[in-house]
Amino acid sequence: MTATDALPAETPATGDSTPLLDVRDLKMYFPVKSSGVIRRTVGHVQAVDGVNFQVRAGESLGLVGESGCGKSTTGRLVTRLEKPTDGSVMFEGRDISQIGARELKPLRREIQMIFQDPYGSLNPRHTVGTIIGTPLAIHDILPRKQILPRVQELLEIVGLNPEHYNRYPHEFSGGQRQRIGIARALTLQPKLLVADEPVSALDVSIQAQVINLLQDIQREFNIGFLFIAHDLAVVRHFCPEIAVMYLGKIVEIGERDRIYEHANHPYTQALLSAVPDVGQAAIGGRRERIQLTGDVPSPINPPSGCRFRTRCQFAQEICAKVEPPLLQIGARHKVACHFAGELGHHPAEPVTAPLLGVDRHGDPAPGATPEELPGTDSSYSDSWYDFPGRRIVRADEV
Ligand SMILES: Nc1ncnc2c1ncn2[C@@H]1O[C@H](COP(=O)(O)OP(=O)(O)OP(=O)(O)O)[C@@H](O)[C@H]1O
Repeated sequence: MTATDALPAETPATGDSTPLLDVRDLKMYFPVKSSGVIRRTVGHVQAVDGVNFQVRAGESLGLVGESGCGKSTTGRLVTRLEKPTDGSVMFEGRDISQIGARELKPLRREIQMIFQDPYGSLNPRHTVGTIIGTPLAIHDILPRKQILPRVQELLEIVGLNPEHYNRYPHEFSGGQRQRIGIARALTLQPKLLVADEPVSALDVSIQAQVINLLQDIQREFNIGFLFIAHDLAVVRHFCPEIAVMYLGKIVEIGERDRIYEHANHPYTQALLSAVPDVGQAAIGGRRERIQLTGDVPSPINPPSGCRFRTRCQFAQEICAKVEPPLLQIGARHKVACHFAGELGHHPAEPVTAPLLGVDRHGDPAPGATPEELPGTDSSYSDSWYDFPGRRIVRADEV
């Protein structure tokens, strides 16, 4: 057992306090319609397909994956810009996944979103003062004459000149516009911020400044963050916990050190190999970049079994037949792979087969019964699998 398996005191493994956000088995299937006059539903884009995670107050989870894997949709479901097909979004213990517009209005104060494109998300015809101040008026939070001082205070918090409240978005640089977007998101003092690629559109030199600003804000106001990014470099310094998504599913989730130094999923390993400043030890001492072959398959007709198998160098028969469960393999680390293992140490036999009651080919094993698997919901269990010994370790034994 490595030191990183030990439970940090401030992050309980089990839910002994209600998480700010608890996402359970979340699904979003967009209908695909036929062309012609009578537009029938001919299939579904499985954009998000059974996603589980939690965000605690003041903490941040990084959600990472290639374009089209369902990150933005997940963010839009959490903020309820979209209504999920199935599953629940528990915010402070209450399921908000299906509530209507009236109940959503007060919730808009608590959950805010920062978008990738700071220009597209700001109305060019409104002054910065109006953009930042309007939510205060809509939600009737402050008397009219207190709105301007509050707008100026927010501009100062995000590092802009408070006297520039009557300027228009086009008068600011890209980085400054993103600061305006952040000020607008802070206006209502949210408890949760969903930041969807907040720095991807910015110059590299500006990205660090905006990330530092978000980090300062998070600490100062104790805001929970769901930070969406397409690569592992951006979330590295911001998020103590990282989830890696592939084709609508989380394939690996865990504490930052577990993901960067002990990644067990071949997809995470491939993403990590593309991060320039990850130490060689973190990717098993290998220098070369792991090239992913082939394209991301269509989410309308995803591969059977493991969705990553069509691009995975370790895939075997079982991977096409049986979907690997997101199995807990450390105090705060889960992975969904039949051949889970650190780079260079992937097992020859599927580690999941005995747990799932199947043989090495993925066919039902005579007389075997599938095990009840700990930690397959949104929280971490106090017991997990310590491969390759397949021994369940309890937190109090560590
Ligand atoms: N409104 C919609 N109707 C139909 N399909 C959609 C809709 N929104 C998203 N999709 C599809 O769902 C899948 C996931 O999209 P999503 O934008 O969530 O991925 P992403 O990982 O955020 O990608 P990107 O980084 O490019 O935004 C994609 O195949 C996308 O085409």
